[in-house]
Amino acid sequence: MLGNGPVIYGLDPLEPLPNISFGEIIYQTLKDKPKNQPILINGHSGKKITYSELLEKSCLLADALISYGYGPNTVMAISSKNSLEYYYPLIAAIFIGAVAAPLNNDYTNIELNHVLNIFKPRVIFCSKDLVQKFMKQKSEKEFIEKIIVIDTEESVFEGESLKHFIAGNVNGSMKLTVYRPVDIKAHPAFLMCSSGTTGLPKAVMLTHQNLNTLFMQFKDSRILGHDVISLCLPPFFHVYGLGSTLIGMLVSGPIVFLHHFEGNSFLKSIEEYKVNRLFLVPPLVVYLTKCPFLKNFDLSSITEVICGAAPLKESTERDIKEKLNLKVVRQVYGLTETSYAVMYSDKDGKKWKPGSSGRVGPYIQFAVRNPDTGKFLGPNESGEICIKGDMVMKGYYDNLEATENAFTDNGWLRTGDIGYYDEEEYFYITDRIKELIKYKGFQVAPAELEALLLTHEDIIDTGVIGVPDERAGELPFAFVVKKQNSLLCAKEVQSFVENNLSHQKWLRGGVIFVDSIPKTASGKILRKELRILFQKL
Ligand SMILES: Nc1ncnc2c1ncn2[C@@H]1O[C@H](COP(=O)(O)OP(=O)(O)OP(=O)(O)O)[C@@H](O)[C@H]1O
Ligand SMILES: O=C(O)[C@H]1CSC(c2nc3ccc(O)cc3s2)=N1
Ligand SMILES: [Mg+2]
Repeated sequence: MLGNGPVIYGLDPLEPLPNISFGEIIYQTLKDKPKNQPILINGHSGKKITYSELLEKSCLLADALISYGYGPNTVMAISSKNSLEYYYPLIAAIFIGAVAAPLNNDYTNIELNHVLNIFKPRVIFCSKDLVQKFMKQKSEKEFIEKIIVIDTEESVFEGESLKHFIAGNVNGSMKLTVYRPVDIKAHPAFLMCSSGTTGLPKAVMLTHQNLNTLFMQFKDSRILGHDVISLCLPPFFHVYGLGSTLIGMLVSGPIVFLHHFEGNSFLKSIEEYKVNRLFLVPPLVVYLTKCPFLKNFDLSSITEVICGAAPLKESTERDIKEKLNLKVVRQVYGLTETSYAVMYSDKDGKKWKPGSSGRVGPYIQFAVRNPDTGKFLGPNESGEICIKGDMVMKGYYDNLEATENAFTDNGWLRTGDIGYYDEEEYFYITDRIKELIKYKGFQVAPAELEALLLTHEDIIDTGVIGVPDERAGELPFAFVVKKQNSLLCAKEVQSFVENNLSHQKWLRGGVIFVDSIPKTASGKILRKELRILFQKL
């Protein structure tokens, strides 16, 4: 049936959105916190900063930036692994109405060149290990005026230290007035890069209103509890890491962070800081379910595991829940284009639906749309997930064409993800539209095939793509990682699918055994790389 389904509204907001800038929200919130309470803790080194340090240093830096003539709309890039100093330049930029652009510290020169040419930052804040990389970029790009090093008191090559920069403020310390834009719905606060799973990263523009809304979602106690200690592994340059830490610090409580995954620091930090909430990605949840050392650590403080960025298998969800004796494992779903997660599984776990990424959050609307006819669909009908609301980006930075393509005529963001909702408005994300295999007239979801293959006892991992075929259009093809010493052959894998799924989903393209499946660190299968691998066969 092709219905004309409804718009699914998020929970009724408890409060209206504030009509001040995001900078004012940060300022007011930090000012009212207990001064000497630690707010950000480096889980590797144990070093900490307090609420008052965060506010004072950010204000001093904001003052200094103004004295050098930077202000509203100046783009400032920030690049460093997760660190205690990360938020000084970021908050300072927001305070003065400038635009903060966090950049992936692992970008190759090609990716860096691509995003720098889009953002054209005048100032770059970076960690000392990245100074030389940015000096090279500065020598090629006129728009870069200054490189400031955030994690040392000495200057490094041409990179001036943060301390030196602040001390050079010719006006002395002024009394900072936090910038309030005329239109918080229009004024950008952040330029964020999408993960680049499907191509080069996209430059997403997030406004003060977008961030204010995220703040209000975190404040809504139906969505997230307060006064908790959280541990965050996702990188601060991505919306997931940024939102979890920046908004988490303001609303939830202290954040322990790590800048790379290492089992011992991870488990030790949970025990030492009595962490209640973990912000994770699927590979880390899998690690916890399989880790033989869990019993050596006291992890009883954990009450909540939040997992986003990529699909979490139902079996993993069950395993971790059991292993850590949790009421709930919370899948969250969102995009860089929606500022953070916009859909959350229930907080109390009373209605735990494995495999679901939950219900729509406040201030947000969802619809499932037939991408061909544009019709909105009803419960249990699959289509493109479309999102509207106060957390949806204004557009891609300096790219009207891409922005127009991203929205429907009625202003709905087309996520490119396929999914459906059940009668109780719980959503299930099944795949990405671009990754669907077109076999004859049928659409085959690689994720469905992968989920089945993973149930085979000899298969450790797998990735499925469509390979070109003259007659059928595309044929499903599987890359398979098998258990060591397994005698599994391609034919057996094909028969396994044939015995379990309808004929259009059969692996007619073939099966090949590989050592590993290329993935992002968050667990997204890089099908663009599988396609390249296939071409080389
Ligand atoms: N809980 C989840 N379950 C399944 N998929 C998820 C979940 N959360 C996020 N995703 C996936 O992540 C995407 C958003 O990720 P992000 O904005 O970081 O970049 P990307 O879409 O992976 O990369 P790019 O747009 O640059 O190709 C979503 O569109 C969705 O495909
Ligand atoms: O790929 C993404 O969409 C983003 C969202 S969060 C994320 C990562 N999170 C972690 C956490 C630990 C780690 O070792 C690597 C990553 S990448 N990547
Ligand atoms: Mg995307």
